[in-house]
Amino acid sequence: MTEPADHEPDPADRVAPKARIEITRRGLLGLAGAGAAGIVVGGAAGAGIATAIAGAAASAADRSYDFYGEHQAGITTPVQDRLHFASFDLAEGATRADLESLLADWTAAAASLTRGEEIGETGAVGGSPYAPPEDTGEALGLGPAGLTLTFGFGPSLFVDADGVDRFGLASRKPAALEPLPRFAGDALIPASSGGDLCIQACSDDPQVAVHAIRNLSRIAFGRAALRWSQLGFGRTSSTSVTQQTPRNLFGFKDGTANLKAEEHDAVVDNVWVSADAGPSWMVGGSYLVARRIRMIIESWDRVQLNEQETLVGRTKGDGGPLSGGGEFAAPDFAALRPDGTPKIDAAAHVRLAHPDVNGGIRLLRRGYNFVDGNDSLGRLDAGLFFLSFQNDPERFVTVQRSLARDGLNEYLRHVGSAVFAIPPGIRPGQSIGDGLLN
Ligand SMILES: C=CC1=C(C)c2cc3[nH]c(cc4nc(cc5[nH]c(cc1n2)c(C)c5CCC(=O)O)C(CCC(=O)O)=C4C)c(C)c3C=C
Ligand SMILES: [Fe+2]
Repeated sequence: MTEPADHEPDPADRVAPKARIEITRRGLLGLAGAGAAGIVVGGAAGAGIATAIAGAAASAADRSYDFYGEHQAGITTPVQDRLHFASFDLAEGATRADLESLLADWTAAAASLTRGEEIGETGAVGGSPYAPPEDTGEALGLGPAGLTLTFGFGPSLFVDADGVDRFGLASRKPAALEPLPRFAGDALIPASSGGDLCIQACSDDPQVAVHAIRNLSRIAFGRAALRWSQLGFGRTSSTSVTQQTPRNLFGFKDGTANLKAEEHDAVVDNVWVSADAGPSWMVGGSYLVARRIRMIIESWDRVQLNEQETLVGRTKGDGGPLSGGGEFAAPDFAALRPDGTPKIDAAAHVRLAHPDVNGGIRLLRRGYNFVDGNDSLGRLDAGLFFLSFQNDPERFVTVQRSLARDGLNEYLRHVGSAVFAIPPGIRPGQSIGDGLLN
């Protein structure tokens, strides 16, 4: 794997693989002071043309990812800086027709939003002055900002908690889509767990991600309502070798050994549902596990540096394994200190999460830091909103069970949990629910 150099520019300032530079109508108005149709051009050439047209370099605000494709965007596309994740429940009494129309409406809106366009026929300010605008307007002028919208279906969409097949979908439920088992130490809050549907909105601009979820929730009115949602700032992983490794709220580099988009064969083996596994409507899709993990950072902050490093199994500075070498060196779990103890502790997080002790399993992690105010004891309600994509949720279960002995657990509390089937991508003219519903 290529090691990104320390001096490389921030990922937000460069064109990521598969990204395209899109100058929207609004963008052109802002840059050049003239109206024009949207221009979509690709890669480095696109950046050059944008510069020539507007006399300005294409910025991160102009970056967009195709909503359409073989796989949904927001999985292997380079992880953005900000998150708004939303879990929805269908309204009581909602019908299958409601579900179909909702997914069709969400698809149309998502295609516009990811292009940086306003939603609806008249957008934020083009409609009747006597009617509420179709688009809420807070993303006007912000561009697509790398927005991806990734849709998923929870187990309860197929069979609810009472065993009722509300939408005639029970026979379509993937065998792998079961609620996650209870893990040792779980302190789950039901109201922040589960859900019939999910939308993962990621962007390099927090207001763009929030605008997307706000407007998609608004579209759902009467058919589905928010069950819980989570904002995230600061990604805790990299999904491309072009990205620098970020840090989590324990202060450690996180995402070093993550599955990267460039590892094509490993992504095929670990992330996408294969034709053998099925069901057919899920081929090319994946499964998303979400865990809201509270980090007891006030206790962590009283732990001495060498103990913190022992618990993680990597150095806090450059993120190299305690067995030696730089950030991307392979950990040597057999390496011993002169006193005969392992250089990477038996309870170190990286040892217990490593593919060597988990049957070769690799997860594609895409989590975010969060701070949601404070609790009644004056402690920050902070942590890591863990998101991982894998071709079978059982893979997450295997790794999470291995982490039962993780020394970090003393400083962690899993308070939210959900699993969703992420269908494959679609082509223009299709709706995100087509494979499942037709
Ligand atoms: C069940 C899966 C995992 C959970 C839950 C999880 C929580 C969690 N992790 C950190 C911090 C780090 N994790 C690191 C590596 C790492 N973590 C997992 C899985 C889960 N982590 C995996 C599969 C790996 C990669 C292991 C490997 O192949 O070497 C690291 C090291 C840097 C890195 O490689 O990413 C850190 C640091 C926290 C703080 C946390 C819960 C809040
Ligand atoms: Fe981890």
